[in-house]
Amino acid sequence: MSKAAEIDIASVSKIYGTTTAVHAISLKIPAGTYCCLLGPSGCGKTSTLRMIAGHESISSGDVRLGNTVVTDLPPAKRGTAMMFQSYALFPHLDLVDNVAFSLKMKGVDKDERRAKAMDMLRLMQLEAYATRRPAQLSGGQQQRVALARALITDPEALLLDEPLSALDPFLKIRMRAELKKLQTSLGITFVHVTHSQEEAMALADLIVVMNDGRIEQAAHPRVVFEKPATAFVAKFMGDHNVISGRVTQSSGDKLMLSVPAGGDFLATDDGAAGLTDTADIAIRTDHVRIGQPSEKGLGFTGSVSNVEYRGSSVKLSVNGAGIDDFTAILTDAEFFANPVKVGEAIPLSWGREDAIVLGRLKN
Ligand SMILES: Nc1ncnc2c1ncn2[C@@H]1O[C@H](COP(=O)(O)OP(=O)(O)OP(=O)(O)O)[C@@H](O)[C@H]1O
Repeated sequence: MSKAAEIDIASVSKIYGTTTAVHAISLKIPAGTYCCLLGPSGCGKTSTLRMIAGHESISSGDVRLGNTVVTDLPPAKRGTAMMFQSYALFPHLDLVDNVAFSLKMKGVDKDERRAKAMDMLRLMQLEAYATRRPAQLSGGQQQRVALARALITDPEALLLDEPLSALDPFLKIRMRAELKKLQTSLGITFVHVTHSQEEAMALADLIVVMNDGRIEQAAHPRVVFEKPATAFVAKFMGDHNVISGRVTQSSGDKLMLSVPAGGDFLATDDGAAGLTDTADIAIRTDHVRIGQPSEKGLGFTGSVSNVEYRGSSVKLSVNGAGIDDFTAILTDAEFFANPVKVGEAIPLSWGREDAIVLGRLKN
C-alpha cells in the first residue's frame, strides 16, 4: 500500500450555474486521518468529495494531496480512489474482473492484474467468491467488492460517498466496524461523506460539519460533541439544548441571556467576552437534572410535555421560561427513583460548566 497523504483544501468553491454549492472552504486533513464530512442534504458534502476526487471541476481554490497540487489533474492521476454510494459494479463481470478493472484501463497485463485483484479479494475475505458476479452477492459483500476495486490502485486517500447508505441497519453497523478496521490497518487517509451523526461519531478522527456550503466546525468527535462551535452544530448533533436570547449582562467570561417573554440564563465561557445584542448558549441534554438551580440562570421550572423511555435512559421534554421542548436525558435509575408525568411542573437545573456560549460563522 502507498503512504497516506495529507489533503489540503485551500479556499475551494464550487459554483453550478447560479448556485454556489461550496463557499471558499479551507480544510487540512492530516495524513492517515479518518475524516467524515457531515451535514444535511444539500450542504455541499458530495460536491466537496467529488472535487477532491477530480470528478467535479474546482470553480476556484486549490486541492493538494501530499506535495502535489491536484486541482487540474484527472481522477486517475491524483492518488485518490473513490467508492460510490451505488458501488457501480459491472453486472456482467465476475469479481476478479470487476476488481481488476482500473488496472486494465492502465494497461497492466492480464496475469498481473488478476493476481493483484485476487490479493485485494483476499484482503476483503472474498476470495471464495472470485468467479461470481455482483448479483450473486449480498449487499455487504458487494460493498466489500467496491472497496477492493477502489483500493487496488494503492491510493493515498480513499474517498467514500455515503458508503453505508444501501445497507440494512444491522449490516450498516457491522460494515461500519469493518471500514474503521480497514482504515486503521491500511493507515491511509479516508474521507467519508455521511448525513448520519452516529456514523460520523463512530468512525471519524476528524468530523467536518457542513451547512449551506460552509464548514461550521472541523474537530475531533469529542470536541464536536462537548463543545459545538455554532448553534447549527449543537442542533444538528442533537445532544444540546440551544437557547437564543438577548444579552442583558456581559462581563469577562460571564454572560446573562434573556429569552423573550421567558427566563434568564447564565453562561460562563471564554466565548462570552464582548458579546452584545443577541447570543446562543448550549446546554448538554445529559447534564440536565431535576431539581432547583444552585444559582440564578442555571435552570427553570417548566411543564413536562413528553416522557420517552429509551431503555438505559429516559428523555424528558419540558416547556417553560419561553423555551419549547427543552430536553433532559436522565438515567433510567434517576428517572424511576422519582418518576414524573406529562403535565407536571418540575424544576430543571444544570451546573455552571454545562452552559457554553456558541459562536457565529464568519464569512
Ligand atoms: N450538477 C449540479 N448542478 C447544479 N446544482 C447542483 C449540482 N450538483 C449539486 N448541486 C447543488 O449543490 C448543492 C450541494 O449539493 P451536494 O450534492 O454537494 O450536497 P450534499 O450535501 O452532498 O447533499 P446530499 O446529502 O443530498 O447528497 C445543492 O444545492 C445541490 O442542489
